[in-house]
Amino acid sequence: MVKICCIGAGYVGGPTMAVIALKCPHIEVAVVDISVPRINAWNSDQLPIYEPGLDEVVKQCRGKNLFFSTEVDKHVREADIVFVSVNTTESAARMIADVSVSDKIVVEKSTVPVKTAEAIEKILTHNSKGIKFQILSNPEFLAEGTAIKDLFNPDRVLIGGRETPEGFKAVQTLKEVYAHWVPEDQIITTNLWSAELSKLAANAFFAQRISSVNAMSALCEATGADVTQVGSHLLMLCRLCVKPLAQMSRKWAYAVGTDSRLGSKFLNSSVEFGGSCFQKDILNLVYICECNGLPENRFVSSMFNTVSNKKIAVLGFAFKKDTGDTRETPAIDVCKGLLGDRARLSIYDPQVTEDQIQRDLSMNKFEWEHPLHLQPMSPTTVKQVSVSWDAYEATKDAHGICILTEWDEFKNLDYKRIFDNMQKPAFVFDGRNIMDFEKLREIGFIVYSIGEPLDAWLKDMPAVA
Ligand SMILES: NC(=O)c1ccc[n+]([C@@H]2O[C@H](COP(=O)([O-])OP(=O)(O)OC[C@H]3O[C@@H](n4cnc5c(N)ncnc54)[C@H](O)[C@@H]3O)[C@@H](O)[C@H]2O)c1
Ligand SMILES: O=c1ccn([C@@H]2O[C@H](COP(=O)(O)OP(=O)(O)O[C@H]3O[C@H](CO)[C@@H](O)[C@H](O)[C@H]3O)[C@@H](O)[C@H]2O)c(=O)[nH]1
Repeated sequence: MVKICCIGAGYVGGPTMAVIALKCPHIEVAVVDISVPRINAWNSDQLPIYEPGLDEVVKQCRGKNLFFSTEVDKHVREADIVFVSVNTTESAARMIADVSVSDKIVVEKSTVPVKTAEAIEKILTHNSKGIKFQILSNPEFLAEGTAIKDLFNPDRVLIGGRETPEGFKAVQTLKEVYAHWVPEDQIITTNLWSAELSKLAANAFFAQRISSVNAMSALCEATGADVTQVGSHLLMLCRLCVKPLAQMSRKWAYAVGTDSRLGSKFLNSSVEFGGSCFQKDILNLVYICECNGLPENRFVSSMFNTVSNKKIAVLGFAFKKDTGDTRETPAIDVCKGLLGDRARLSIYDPQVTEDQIQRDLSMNKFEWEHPLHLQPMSPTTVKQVSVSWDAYEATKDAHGICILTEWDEFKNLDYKRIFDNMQKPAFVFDGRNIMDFEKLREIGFIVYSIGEPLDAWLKDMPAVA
């Protein structure tokens, strides 16, 4: 029986190995971690991470061909293929070299700087005691919240290896694992560096697209651009003008998103882009942004004259829906900004615990990068935070609601009931653009929604103009 061991039982290691175990019943999969509580949770009914569909997959295989363990050395030693899915790749490589007594394929699953595989290879071969290691790069493209769906139906699986007979053989061995459920033409094989770089490049492209969308939303809010009158998104970029009245970001995002060049096309590199449009139009956009004096932090604090001692209900704390993960969540910055302005926060997220929220709001990470009002506050200020397990409780007596994660359940709350129990005027800041803002306005809310026309009430406020 082929044995796989995965070092790291986190958001990637856990779900990925559970799916491999499900799809390959003849392979024994051990997921190991140095964190005892994490492994205990994987072996319990309360898994350490929330992912739709994960419980079912784990239940089907755990104890049969899927095992979670803290016996790191033992499982690494016994494995034919070792996946590394931690943020500390180098120390994992040293450990593999230390404990191994037989040849192994070592698969770099983590997202790493390009040429990390080479570093791992050096560590392994210099400590190999005659054992042969083949290093593969197999970056993971799953997104949190849809991990199981992404793993069942990946757009592609990428495997990079050394271009030597042994390297090709190792690539083939890993390919055969995925081929149990992924069509062969979707398993792309490359050299090591291409695989590593492709992962970073993909994320850079996604991030760039979101940044563009975000910047465009700000511009739509400020200008009132009428995107419905524009035929295609390039035309829109050319003609975007300062007009009142609008139907904004949802429509233009759709217009842009349906351009097939944003899929697999339009990704050829060249010396530089040329022609008469791109540079001019981008400069045009920069100019319009500058003319409109778009504020850096256009969200939340600027909407009230003051939030001092006001209760703000924060709905959603995770970095996106369907996950409990809060790493780098924008909610941390928004909440710290509000706390810096002396607001009282009442936070509700269906999957994030009070402990996690308090930890996130008191940590010092990146403090040097933040403007003063976003810097970590004293413990007294963190006491200004309460965590509810119910959206109605969180919003009771609040002056405003900030929607910071796009959880589906937030769309279906009884907003009339919420409005009746809030202070007036009652504000909603929809940071995810998920709400029907017209309906909320009919109820009586003053609404700020990312990328949508400003509420008449907000237009005259100096901070936004
Ligand atoms: N989270 C995602 O959606 C995602 C998607 C694709 C790729 N990645 C990449 O995958 C890697 C892992 O990410 P993650 O989100 O699963 O991280 P994570 O923090 O959830 O999990 C890492 C786990 O590794 C364990 N660990 C660390 N050092 C160890 C060691 N020496 N031995 C045994 N266990 C050890 C930690 O205790 C932790 O449980 C990262 O490089 C990340 O960039 C993440
Ligand atoms: O149209 C969008 C899509 C995403 N986001 C935000 O972007 C962030 C990242 O979202 P997403 O990419 O869906 O989740 P991740 O789990 O971070 O997944 C990304 O990062 C992973 C780790 O590298 C990769 O494996 C995935 O392919 C890549 O999508 C989140 O804050 C989202 O709310 C937007 O604001 N607008």
